[in-house]
Amino acid sequence: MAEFYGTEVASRLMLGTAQYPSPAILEQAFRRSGAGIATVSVRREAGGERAGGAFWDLVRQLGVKVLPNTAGCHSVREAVTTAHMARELFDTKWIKLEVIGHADTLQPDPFGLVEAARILTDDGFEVFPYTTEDVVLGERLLEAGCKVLMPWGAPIGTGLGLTNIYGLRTLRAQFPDIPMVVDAGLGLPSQAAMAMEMGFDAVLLNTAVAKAGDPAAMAEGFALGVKAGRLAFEADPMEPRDMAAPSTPLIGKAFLT
Ligand SMILES: CC(=O)[C@@H](O)[C@H](O)COP(=O)(O)O
Repeated sequence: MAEFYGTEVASRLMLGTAQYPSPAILEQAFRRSGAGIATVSVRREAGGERAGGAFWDLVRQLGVKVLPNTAGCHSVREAVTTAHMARELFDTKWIKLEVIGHADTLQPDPFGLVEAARILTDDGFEVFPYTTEDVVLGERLLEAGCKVLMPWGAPIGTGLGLTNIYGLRTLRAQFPDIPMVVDAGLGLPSQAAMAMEMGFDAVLLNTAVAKAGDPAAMAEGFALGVKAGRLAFEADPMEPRDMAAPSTPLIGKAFLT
């Protein structure tokens, strides 16, 4: 079980709800993934033609915990206002905080992110900040009251996987007791498995499933990848070594003990 702000969730896979070909396919993808948390872009969904109930009802019917997000917000003010809308709509203190700082890379604005995180945690929100693998930024977010970090794997929507493995490993190692979710940029289940093998607590993704030829099958693929990676992490993997070593070193001795 993973735990975020005192809430235990059985599945370590979190899925986004955008860009699916149809509501039915979105629902199938969630069922097959077994995801326990759905993230929803409050600003985009509230502003589009789907505004007004039907989409929110669909999300509520999924029977998963909702993590509303501030996707599309480029300023502290927009993000804080959107978080307040989300709290009313979904009656939750949880908010995935995105403050985008760069239009091309969708890289978070580190300064705005920390400022918004502080305002929201002071106001009783439980903030899941979408951040980079930067250790100093991670530290500032924790000081601002965040109890979870969500470093990117790669820029949103790219499917590039874990582009800075060293940085992610360093962040994980610096704050071993903080729940961390790799969020964004994952394209394949093997990349999700790798994040889990590195000791991250969960992964969050959207595009790779929604844009797959068969989103439901891809959702199940990611669920299996996440399970495999977590099992491997818990199984205490062997240390890689440079020197070859025979797997059957002693004639007539099948076991070490
Ligand atoms: C849905 C959502 O919250 C995205 O902003 C998130 O970061 C997922 O990114 P990908 O679409 O790259 O998986």
